[in-house]
Amino acid sequence: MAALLKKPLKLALVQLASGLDKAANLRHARVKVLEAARSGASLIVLPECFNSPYGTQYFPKYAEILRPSPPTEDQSPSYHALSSLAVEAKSYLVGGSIPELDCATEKHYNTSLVFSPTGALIGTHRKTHLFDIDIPGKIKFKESEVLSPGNKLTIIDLPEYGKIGLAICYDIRFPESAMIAARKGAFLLVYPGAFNMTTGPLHWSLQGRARAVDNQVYVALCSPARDVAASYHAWGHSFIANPNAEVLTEAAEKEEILYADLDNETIENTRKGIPIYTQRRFDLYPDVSVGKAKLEE
Ligand SMILES: O=C(O)CCC(=O)C(=O)O
Repeated sequence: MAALLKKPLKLALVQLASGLDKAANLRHARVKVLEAARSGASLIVLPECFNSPYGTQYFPKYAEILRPSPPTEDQSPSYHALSSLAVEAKSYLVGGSIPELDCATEKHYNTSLVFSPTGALIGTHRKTHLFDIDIPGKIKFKESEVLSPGNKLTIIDLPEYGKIGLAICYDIRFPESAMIAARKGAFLLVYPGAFNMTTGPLHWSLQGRARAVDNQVYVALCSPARDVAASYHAWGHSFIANPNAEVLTEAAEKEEILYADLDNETIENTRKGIPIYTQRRFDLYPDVSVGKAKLEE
């Protein structure tokens, strides 16, 4: 089998503390991303809604125009900040997510932008499954009041390393997209996400580790730090799991940078030991990665 991860990779997750001031959030993200780069990370991930507080009331106010690409500095300060930051850090940068306004349709999206070390935009993901839940007495949230869902799954090629699957937060609850990315050769699934104080303790780690054990790939979940003064309290607890679903590193609720060294041998050894990749019974059920999966828009 060809290596899924062509050479070892140091991954960093920045569990960032963000506030109401977008420009300050971007400046703070820069400081933290550069710190991760100085520690040797060549792929750095920011959280969901890293440049704003999380909440439907904030999406339109913080939304930026991203298409047609590249946007002007006025249309998207975050696009430009992330692009130059990737160059400065000399690393791949998954820009968590930001609220996006599509001018042509007047629809809003929750969108992740990924840049290469040359500052080129190499991928975007619009959250495909919107966070609409209602657990009486605990939490009610309806992203679809403001946001529209993206219409594609996202796999991004980092030429020196290999492919990563990218999805956002609630997307993780739909194992099909993870399985499609893994079966199409991703070595890592990345989820910027902001679970909450109800579903965080219940499902955050379970979902991340499940996607790792199902697919025998590395999985990274990157949350904002918890801000108890904000209207939405993020669970935090960013973590990186290995292909055997062991947690390599995990944050608490405060701002922190996590690191892990990823290598191809660990993926191969996991798959050799528990060979589910050769034991699947596609005579009994369909392979979700062939046929209709929509990867391009
Ligand atoms: O799935 C959950 O429980 C939380 C999801 C979420 O917070 C989000 O999609 O932003």
